[in-house]
Amino acid sequence: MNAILRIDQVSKKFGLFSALKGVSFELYEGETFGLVGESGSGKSTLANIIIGIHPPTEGNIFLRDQAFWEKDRYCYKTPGNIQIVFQDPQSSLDPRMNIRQIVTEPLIPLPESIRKEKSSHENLCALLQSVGLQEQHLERYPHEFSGGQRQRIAIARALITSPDILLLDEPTSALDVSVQAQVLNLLKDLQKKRNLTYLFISHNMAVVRYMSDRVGVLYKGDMVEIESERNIFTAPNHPYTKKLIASVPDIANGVV
Ligand SMILES: Nc1ncnc2c1ncn2[C@@H]1O[C@H](COP(=O)(O)OP(=O)(O)OP(=O)(O)O)[C@@H](O)[C@H]1O
Repeated sequence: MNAILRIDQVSKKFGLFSALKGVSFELYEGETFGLVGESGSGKSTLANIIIGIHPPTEGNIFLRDQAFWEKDRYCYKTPGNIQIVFQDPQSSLDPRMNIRQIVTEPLIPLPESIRKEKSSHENLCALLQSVGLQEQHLERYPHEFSGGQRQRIAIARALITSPDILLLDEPTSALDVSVQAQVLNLLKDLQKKRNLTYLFISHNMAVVRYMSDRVGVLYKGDMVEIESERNIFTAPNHPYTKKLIASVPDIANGVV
């Protein structure tokens, strides 16, 4: 399998506190890599480093074998290639912008010819349709939508640049259980159709099991185990992984 993203010995310090300690892993093209770990283990910090919100303190990042972060700078050779969907669509969508403005915002750093093509009415309608929304939604505002619809808007915004990689940071945690399943299935469907690679962050082990091909376990800033979904849930190695699995009764009993 081809590695599309390679994280190599990435560390992050906030002052004296080490949030990530030499984390290494690869994302393979078309897979879903589930990232789990207790609150404060460094999951969001890792996503924020990959998306460029926080530069790492040490380490390298390679995107398709080209340096993406090296030594002390991000090298965006293909802007928009990695996008992120955050947990809470309520706070991640600007209430003053309509859906057309929200969805086209990631195009701003791209060359004008691409911007023009991607923001055409036809393209926007097709994009909205692909996430289960409609043309007439383009001129509406976030408050006119349900939580699940807002997350669909956030997904459309992430897809507008035709990324290869989506970072999904607890994308369904703020949604009702019935809506969660719909959004997870939409993500699976979009992945197949667009050959997307996902880094899927969640506290919910059942959801991670449903979505992931491989799972990485972060514990206090260390990646303590990386295994196939099957091995993580049926034969965990690291004591912390065992504890995580055991804390979810249905998984421990083999029900989910
Ligand atoms: N900007 C920052 N300044 C200082 N400390 C930070 C900052 N961002 C994160 N941290 C600290 O880094 C550690 C890892 O935080 P992070 O948000 O990555 O954890 P997480 O695993 O995503 O947790 P959660 O599941 O609760 O979102 C935490 O102790 C957090 O307090």
